[in-house]
Amino acid sequence: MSPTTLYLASASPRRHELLLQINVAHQVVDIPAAPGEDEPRLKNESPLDYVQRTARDKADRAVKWLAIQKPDSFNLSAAILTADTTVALGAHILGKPLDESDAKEILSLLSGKTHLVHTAVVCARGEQRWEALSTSEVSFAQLSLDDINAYIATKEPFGKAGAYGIQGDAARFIRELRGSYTGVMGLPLYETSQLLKNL
Ligand SMILES: Cc1cn([C@H]2C[C@H](O)[C@@H](COP(=O)(O)OP(=O)(O)OP(=O)(O)O)O2)c(=O)[nH]c1=O
Repeated sequence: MSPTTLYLASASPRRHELLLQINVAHQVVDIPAAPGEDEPRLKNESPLDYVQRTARDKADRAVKWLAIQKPDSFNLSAAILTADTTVALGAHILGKPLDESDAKEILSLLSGKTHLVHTAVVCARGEQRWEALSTSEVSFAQLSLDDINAYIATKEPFGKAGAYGIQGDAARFIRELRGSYTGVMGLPLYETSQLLKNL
């Protein structure tokens, strides 16, 4: 069997499915979470700076982690792919909902408005980094309280930035998308394949 040449350092099942969609051979690795708050935002950091820094931090962590693994369990010269997806309403970042009331608040904020979804992708090999960025504009229809409650009851908002998944039931809320569908879902396939081509 040929050794793995690409690791996907991500807990997101969507990213794995998307890479499979374009037939990119890879192995998913589970990097232990950083201690403390999950992906904290720095003071005055814009959503764009935040998403890029977070994707880079994930890559740095993954490279460090791979370097301390047993050489016979991992191919230490393989590349590592990481990504971060951030939903931004103006200067506000709408992260993953903490609970149902948080999901309700986030979805009420998105209702009837247009927001941006940024996904930053980083490919790392040792000290080298290759980066890509995808930004999409998503316009939500006006949502009723019943729409929001019914959507939360599906449990789909949890574990997703902005408390929705374009690939699921929330598709019915999306009036217009300008940009990359796969970017909103967590891994922009056009940009990612260009990045991998340059490796
Ligand atoms: C907006 C949107 C986000 N998402 C998901 C993609 C990401 O999994 C998640 C954003 O969180 P991320 O922090 O980007 O990723 P993650 O924590 O799930 O995984 P990892 O850091 O280990 O790679 O939101 C969708 O699945 N559909 C959508 O429409």
